[in-house]
Amino acid sequence: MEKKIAVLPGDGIGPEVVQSALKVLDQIADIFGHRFTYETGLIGGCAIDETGEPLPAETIELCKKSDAILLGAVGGPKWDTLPGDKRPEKGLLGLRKSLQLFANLRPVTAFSSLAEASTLKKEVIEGVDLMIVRELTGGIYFGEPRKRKEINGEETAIDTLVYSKSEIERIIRKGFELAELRSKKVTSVDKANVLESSRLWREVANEVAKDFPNIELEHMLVDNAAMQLIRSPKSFDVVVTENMFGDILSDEASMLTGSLGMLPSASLSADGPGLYEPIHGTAPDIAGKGLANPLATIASLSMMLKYEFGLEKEADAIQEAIDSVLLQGERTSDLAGGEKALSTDEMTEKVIVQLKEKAYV
Ligand SMILES: NC(=O)C1=CN([C@@H]2O[C@H](COP(=O)(O)OP(=O)(O)OC[C@H]3O[C@@H](n4cnc5c(N)ncnc54)[C@H](O)[C@@H]3O)[C@@H](O)[C@H]2O)C=CC1
Ligand SMILES: CC(C)CC(=O)C(=O)O
Ligand SMILES: [Mg+2]
Repeated sequence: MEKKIAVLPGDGIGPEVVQSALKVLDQIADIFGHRFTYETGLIGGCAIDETGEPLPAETIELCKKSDAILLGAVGGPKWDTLPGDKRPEKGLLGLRKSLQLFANLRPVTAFSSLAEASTLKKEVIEGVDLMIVRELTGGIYFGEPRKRKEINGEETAIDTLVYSKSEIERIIRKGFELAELRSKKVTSVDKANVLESSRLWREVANEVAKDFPNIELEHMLVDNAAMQLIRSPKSFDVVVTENMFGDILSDEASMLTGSLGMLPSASLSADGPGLYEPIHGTAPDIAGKGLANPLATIASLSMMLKYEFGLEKEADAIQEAIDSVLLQGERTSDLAGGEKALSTDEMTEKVIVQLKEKAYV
């Protein structure tokens, strides 16, 4: 198979983990006889530095003409004082919107070998296997108006939370479709006791559920969901929720696996190329030190191979290599490796060695 991948490393640890992932992808290409070509684009802070814009038009063009997109992360202290519209994060939000990447899949799978790396009890996290399905192109991250305004003589900030019925319907449907292939349970998370948008969300979820009679639908308020994710994470299968709730709950859920550096994601549209990225940010505290855990980005590639190219065997090979490396006790410092912690490059090399060792046919 021959595929063209747009590579957007971004800022901070973004370029470090993306470089790792591409080494792994090269190995997959070698083993399975594929050809993946890469073209790099600018997004985020590095794009601002070079072009003055967080999302240059060429980057959008590059993504549109590619078969898939691999992204690191954007942002950092250097750009934190810029106005909202000019910030690096606006680049990523703009890309999600312009490619209509409305469905963000964030799988949370506990590795038994990492039970000790989590701050939670082993018996609570062992066997966790859930999927957060986060709406990615609506909600308070995009609603208008968003501005500063003087009200009653006082500086006031306004953000707006908007959802249309069709936006809700397509993401809820995605959640149900994924649940069909999993344990047949959907937890729809909202704040319907307070927010009008959540009341519409709940109505639509009930409507869509009628098309999936074999799937259990439960509604949960987001504050309770935050607690239940820690109390009994195994009670969840598919969690479908709006943009900001999903953003927050997925960082929380990452600790079920032991580290934020473990969670991959796929952002999908109805037709065009999908975007694959770790859920973490640019980690300015460790950027440039070779300490970043590359596994979330490497696992995002596995999602790309599966969801974008239908290469199940290749996707599984990456997952198995990650499993094996962790079983061998290899750890980056975020996974409590202490003195024995591996660097980003060393961890990448371990994954590659595992891929080479298995005889895939
Ligand atoms: N998708 C994206 O591009 C995202 C970008 N950001 C941006 O990243 C910047 C930093 O944000 P933070 O709130 O600090 O979140 P962050 O996710 O960058 O880091 C949070 C903590 O997790 C650690 N961490 C994250 N990824 C890691 C990895 N792969 N290996 C080891 N440790 C890792 C960091 O060292 C830090 O202690 C901000 O500018 C933010 O806007 C944040 C989240 C997502
Ligand atoms: C725009 C991003 C910085 C938002 C975020 O934290 C995420 O997508 O996980
Ligand atoms: Mg986030």
